[in-house]
Amino acid sequence: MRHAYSVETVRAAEAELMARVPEGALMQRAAAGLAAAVAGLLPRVYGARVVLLVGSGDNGGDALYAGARLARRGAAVAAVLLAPDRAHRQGLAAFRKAGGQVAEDPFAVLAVADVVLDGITGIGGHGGLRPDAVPVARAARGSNAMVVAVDLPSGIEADTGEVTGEALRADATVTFGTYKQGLLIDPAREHTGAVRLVDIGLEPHLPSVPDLEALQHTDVAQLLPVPAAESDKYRRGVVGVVAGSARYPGAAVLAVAGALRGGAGAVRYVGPAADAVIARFPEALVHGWPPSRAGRVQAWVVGPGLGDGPGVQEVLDTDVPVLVDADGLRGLDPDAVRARKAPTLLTPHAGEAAALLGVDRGEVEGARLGTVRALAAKYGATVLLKGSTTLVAGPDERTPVRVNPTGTSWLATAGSGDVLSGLAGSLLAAGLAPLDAASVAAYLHGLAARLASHDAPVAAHDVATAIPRAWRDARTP
Ligand SMILES: NC(=O)C1=CN([C@@H]2O[C@H](COP(=O)(O)OP(=O)(O)OC[C@H]3O[C@@H](n4cnc5c(N)ncnc54)[C@H](OP(=O)(O)O)[C@@H]3O)[C@@H](O)[C@H]2O)[C@@H](O)CC1
Ligand SMILES: Nc1ncnc2c1ncn2[C@@H]1O[C@H](COP(=O)(O)OP(=O)(O)O)[C@@H](O)[C@H]1O
Ligand SMILES: [K+]
Repeated sequence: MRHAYSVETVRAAEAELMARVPEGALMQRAAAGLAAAVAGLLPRVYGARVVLLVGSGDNGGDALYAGARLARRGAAVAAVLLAPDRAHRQGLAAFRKAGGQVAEDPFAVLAVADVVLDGITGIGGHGGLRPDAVPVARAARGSNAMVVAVDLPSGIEADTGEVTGEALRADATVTFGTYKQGLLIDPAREHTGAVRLVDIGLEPHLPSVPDLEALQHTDVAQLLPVPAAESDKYRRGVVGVVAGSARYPGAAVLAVAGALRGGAGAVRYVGPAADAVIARFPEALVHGWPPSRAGRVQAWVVGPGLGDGPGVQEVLDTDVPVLVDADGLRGLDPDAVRARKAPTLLTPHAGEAAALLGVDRGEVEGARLGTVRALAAKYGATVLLKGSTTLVAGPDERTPVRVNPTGTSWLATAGSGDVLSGLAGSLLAAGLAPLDAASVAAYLHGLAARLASHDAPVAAHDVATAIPRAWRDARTP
C-alpha cells in the first residue's frame, strides 16, 4: 500500500522527529536526497547549469542546501530569491560558501539552465503562486530546463490536490518523508511529473492509518477472490445486473462483460436487453421482470443504460450489497440509501456527483477529495468517484480514502464505466467489502485499459476483454 498524509499529520510527525535529532538534520537529509536525485537526472553534475527558485520558507531552504551540494560538485548554481529578505538564512550562507551565486537577472539564468529546482513553496504554500512568482515560474517552464519540484510543485494545495491559482508544472518531484495527499490527486497530480520519495526517517513517527492510500499489485493480489478446491458457481458468488434499455442495450452488454470477469461464479441479467446480452454472452443467466424473481444473488448492480426504466428501488429493497451507477443515480434519495442494512456502493462520474450534491461539475473536478467524502457522508455509502483520478471513500470518515494509481485517460471512452460497474459488482458478490471491491475494480480496470491500449485508443469491450490479463498481471510477483 502506498500511504499519503495530510499536512497536519506530516507536521506533527516532523515535530516529533525533530525533537530527537540535531537542529537542521532533517533539512540536511532532505537536501542530500534532493541533490542526489537531481544529480541522477543530469548527464553530469560538473559544469551543469542549475537554477534555484527560492521562496520565503523551509522549502527554499531545502533548495539552497541542495544547491550548495551541487555547487560543491562543480555545477554552476544560481539562486533566484523571490523574497530576498526572508530567504532561509543558514541555507543561503551555506549556498554562498559553496560558491553559489545569487542571480541578478532571473530570466537570463533561466534561459540557459539545464535544471531548475522549484523551492518557492512546499507544504506551507496556499492559494496558487503569488503574482511576483508567476513570471519566473513561467520562464522556468518555458525554458529548455528540466523542472524538479522540491517536496511538491509550488502552487498546488498539498492537502487536497486542488489548484486554485497558477502552479508550476514539474517534470519530476522529489518529496520528503512521505507522500502528501495532493501529489496523488488531480489536478495537482498533473503538475508533479514522476514522484520520488526521499527517506528522512519520518516513517516511524507517522500514524499507521494514513489519510489516503493507494493499492499496489501485492495488495490487489491478496484481495482478489480465487476459487478454492471445494468452490462451486454459487459459493463463488452470483451477481445480478439490472441495466440497459431499448435505447441503450449496449450498456447492459458491457456491464455483463465486466461482471463475467470479476470473480463471481455466475451473472444474472434482468432487464429489457436480455436478447442482446444472451446473443453476446450465452453464459449469462437471463430472467424476466422483476429482479426479486431472478433467484438468489449476493450483490446487485443497477443503473448502466437504464434510462427511466425501473429497478433501482427494487434492488435497494433487497438485503444484499447494491452498486448504483449511471442512470440509477439520478435523483437517488439519500434516506433510501441510508436506511439500507446491507452496504451500498455508488459509482458516479463528475457530472453525476455534481448533480447528487447540487454543485457545478467544475467544483467536483477541482476538489475530488472533498467531493467523494461529502457524497459518502451524505449517502452513508461507499462512493467511487470516477474520472482522471478515481477516488473511493467509505461511509466512515476515519477510513482512509483510496486513490487509484492505474488510471489512464484512454479510459475516457463511452461504455468503459459500464464495464467498471459490472466488474465492481462481481467483486462485491464474490465477498469483497465495498471499499475493496470498488478500489480493486478501479485498479484492474485501469490496468486492463493500459494493457489493451499500449498508448492507442481502446473501446470499452477491449477493456473488458483485457481484465483477465490485468488480473494475472496483478497476481504475478
Ligand atoms: N518541517 C520539517 O521538518 C521539514 C520541512 N522541510 C521542508 O519545509 C517545507 C515547509 O516549509 P515551511 O513550513 O517554511 O513552508 P514553505 O512551504 O516553504 O513556504 C511557506 C512560506 O511561503 C509563503 N507563502 C505561502 N503561500 C505562498 C504562495 N502562494 N506564494 C508564495 N509564497 C507563499 C509563506 O509566507 P508569507 O509570505 O505568507 O508570510 C510561508 O512562509 C516542506 O515543504 C519541505 O520542503 C524539509 O526540509 C524536511 C524537514
Ligand atoms: N481523463 C481520464 N483519465 C482516467 N480515467 C478516466 C478519464 N476519464 C474517464 N475515465 C474513466 O473512464 C470511465 C468512464 O466512465 P463513465 O464516465 O461512467 O463512462 P460511460 O458512462 O460512458 O461508461 C471511468 O472508469 C473513469 O474513471
Ligand atoms: K516546491
